[in-house]
Amino acid sequence: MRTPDRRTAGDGAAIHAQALSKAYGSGRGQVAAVQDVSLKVGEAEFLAILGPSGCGKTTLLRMVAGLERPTTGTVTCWGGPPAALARQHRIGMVFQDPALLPWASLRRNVEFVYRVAGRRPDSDRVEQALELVGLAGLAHLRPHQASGGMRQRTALARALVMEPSLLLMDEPFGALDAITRRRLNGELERIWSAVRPATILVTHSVEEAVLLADRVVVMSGRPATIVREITVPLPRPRPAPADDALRDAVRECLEALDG
Ligand SMILES: Nc1ncnc2c1ncn2[C@@H]1O[C@H](COP(=O)(O)OP(=O)(O)OP(=O)(O)O)[C@@H](O)[C@H]1O
Repeated sequence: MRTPDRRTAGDGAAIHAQALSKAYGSGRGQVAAVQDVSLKVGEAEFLAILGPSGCGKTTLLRMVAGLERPTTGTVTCWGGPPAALARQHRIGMVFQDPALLPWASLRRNVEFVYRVAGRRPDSDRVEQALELVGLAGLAHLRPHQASGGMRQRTALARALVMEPSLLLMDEPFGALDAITRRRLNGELERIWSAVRPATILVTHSVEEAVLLADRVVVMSGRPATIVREITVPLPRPRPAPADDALRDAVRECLEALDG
């Protein structure tokens, strides 16, 4: 896969959010979703954002993606606005709902991003992405013939096929059963280590955050502010969940969430 553009904001950060705030609506009906959040994500760094339900995590991710305009503050991606990165198709996104085209095979769903970008599908890269997520040999299936885990693998292949510099994931495994989720966490760790885009994962799962991320940002209740940043100083591939260092990191996240 492609080596990411080495250009940074000048301070080593690929993503740089400065004093981001977002309020929806106005007057007495105004909802403050995010308040004064500053964070950096390095190239090839995996950052997880943890926080209570409704605190503003998705809003923060959408501002980084350029899908939501901050009320105040700025975001830069490799020194430019997120929209510029999006126009170059260098942002891959995965959501809780894989939102696949129901009439198209899993392979065609992955190819579809090329059509959206006005490019001819690169069949080698499509096959590579399908292989990476463990769907080689199954990509002829339609979404209704695939399991929830296979549909989410397809969404991941679709996000990775154009070799993004930035991967944004919002509760990608939130709708899956515990066993499938655990298996896909392990798979994602392997896949991410092979590709290493700058990554932000929004999750409710402390274990998922600690297993996958280099650094975990714990948010407060709404409006979301940063309560604590926890570095996960573990080698990859990550040890089994029973490992003491992993358990310590989980405990630290839980303490931060409990305030
Ligand atoms: N487009 C919108 N218009 C008005 N309010 C919004 C909009 N999007 C989000 N909100 C509000 O902003 C707050 C934060 O929402 P957001 O989806 O960012 O939280 P979250 O932490 O991702 O939630 P969850 O963990 O439940 O997915 C919520 O109170 C939500 O109702």
